[in-house]
Amino acid sequence: VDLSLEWLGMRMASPLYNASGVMCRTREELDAVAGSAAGALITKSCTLTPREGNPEPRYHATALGSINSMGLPNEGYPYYFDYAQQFDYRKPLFVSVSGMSLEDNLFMLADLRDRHLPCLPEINLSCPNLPGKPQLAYDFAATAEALEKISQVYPGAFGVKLPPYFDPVHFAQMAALLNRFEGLRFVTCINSVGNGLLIDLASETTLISPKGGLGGLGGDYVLPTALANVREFARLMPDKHVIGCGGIKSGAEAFMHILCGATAVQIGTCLHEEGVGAFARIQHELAELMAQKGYQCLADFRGRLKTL
Ligand SMILES: O=C(O)c1[nH]c(=O)[nH]c(=O)c1I
Repeated sequence: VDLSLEWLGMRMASPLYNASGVMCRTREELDAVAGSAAGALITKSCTLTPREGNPEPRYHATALGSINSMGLPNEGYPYYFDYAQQFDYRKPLFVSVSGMSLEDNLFMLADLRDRHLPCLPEINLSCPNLPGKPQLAYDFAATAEALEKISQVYPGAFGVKLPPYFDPVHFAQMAALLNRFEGLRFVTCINSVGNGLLIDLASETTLISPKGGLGGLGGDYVLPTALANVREFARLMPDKHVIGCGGIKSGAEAFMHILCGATAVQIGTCLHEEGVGAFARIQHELAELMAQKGYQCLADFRGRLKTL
């Protein structure tokens, strides 16, 4: 069974890598992912200047997944761009960019452009945890304006991290918008399902502190929504790649995301809870499943979901 893939001029030995935000804030964490069975790695979303993030507790895992309101804690963009400068590129590296404003995003992307590095930016349009700031990608006009300006500043291939959508009209509107930008070569679906609320029954208290306990959901909670977003955007944007993210904890969910059309897949909550050993385990399970089904490679089943 062959798990390798090539896309946008990059070769990956495995379709699995980390979701931005998990196991990627420090160079030690990034090196751990780089040294694991992961096929690629991506950095924590970065801002112009370092950020502490939201008050703790700001992450909590349950039997069904996770809730987080980290608040974009990161070391500031030079830290990650410097990491990308010294990286050996034995596997692809992506840098996640999530400026506090369009100007910040343009400033960081111009810096990245001028470094002429092999890494690709994944522009985060969907952080749900900045108090008072809505997720940009739920404002279609603002998203169009941002992508216009980004395309003017950044000539290379880039991708965007999208929030989940829940309505076919929105899938169609967003796909039509994104299809206008040739430099936009991939979308990562989905970011956490924003502003959920989990409660500790015994203490009758929220599980996390920020925003009265509201946070982005990951894990089993979001698999159906993630699969729907991957399938819809893969169908509506046949010339772009869709990276699947959301609810992957075994070979089965990785297989489902690829069946829906994902080129590669990102692991968030499961990686946070299990550690980098999750990559080898999930990869083995995926290979087993493919062998059982008689598939030799990912292209044998990618995007081949059947409907009734
Ligand atoms: O709270 C965060 O740092 C965070 N958390 C998420 O679940 N998604 C994001 O894009 C971000 I920037």
